[in-house]
Amino acid sequence: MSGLTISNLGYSYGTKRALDGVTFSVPAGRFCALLGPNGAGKSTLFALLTRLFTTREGKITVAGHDLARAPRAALARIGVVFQQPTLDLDLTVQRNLLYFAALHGLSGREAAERAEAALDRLGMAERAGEKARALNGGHRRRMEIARALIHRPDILLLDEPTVGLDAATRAAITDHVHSLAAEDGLTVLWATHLTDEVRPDDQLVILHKGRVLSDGPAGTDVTRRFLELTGETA
Ligand SMILES: Nc1ncnc2c1ncn2[C@@H]1O[C@H](COP(=O)(O)OP(=O)(O)OP(=O)(O)O)[C@@H](O)[C@H]1O
Repeated sequence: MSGLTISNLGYSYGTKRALDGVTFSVPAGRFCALLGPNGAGKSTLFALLTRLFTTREGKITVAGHDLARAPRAALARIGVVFQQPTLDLDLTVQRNLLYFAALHGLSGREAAERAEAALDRLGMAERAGEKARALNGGHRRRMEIARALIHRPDILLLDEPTVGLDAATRAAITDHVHSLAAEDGLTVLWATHLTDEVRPDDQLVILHKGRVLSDGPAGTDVTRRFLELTGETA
């Protein structure tokens, strides 16, 4: 099983319960939208999935590896795009990719080939030598996505990856990541509070106040369903 399984996950900040009995699975090659308003617990869940935080409550399995028992094997199968941009703006586009490749133990020709392939795919090959600072917001985000995939993970986690982008760029990035699931078989967990980023064919998990309220095909009319379940607009 190369997907993601989350069972009965719980986490508290002191007395504040942030996640409670969170259970859902994302099958291999599926795009799963994790929809929740601010404070639903999405960032806490991502912190647990990437082992920034640990918990004794529940279990996470990544591509068949138990994250608590085999963290190195599990984390090697994950690529992450965090909410806050993390490119080094003073390094070139290519160096940003090579640096990340090195963190994953790739170097020399293999790393250079993967960086080149990633830039080709984004249509950015001619910008390899430019500083990341020269890129617009959309290109920076695409670079971060390419960088998260440089070690060829099975699962891509994105925490509100379109924050701060204009509507057209947001739509293009959302399309791009949907195509990574549909065409490349990548398993995607996409956290968002925006219903227009969810497609009818997606798996939709609605998280609210630390609990999963619904899990299934998104279908149409996500906004109405979200309002009915949570009493909030997204
Ligand atoms: N360090 C902390 N100490 C106490 N409570 C916290 C802390 N971090 C988060 N929380 C609370 O835990 C709950 C879940 O927060 P979390 O940041 O995971 O939600 P989120 O869905 O990612 O929201 P956002 O989009 O605003 O980041 C919220 O009620 C939040 O106020």
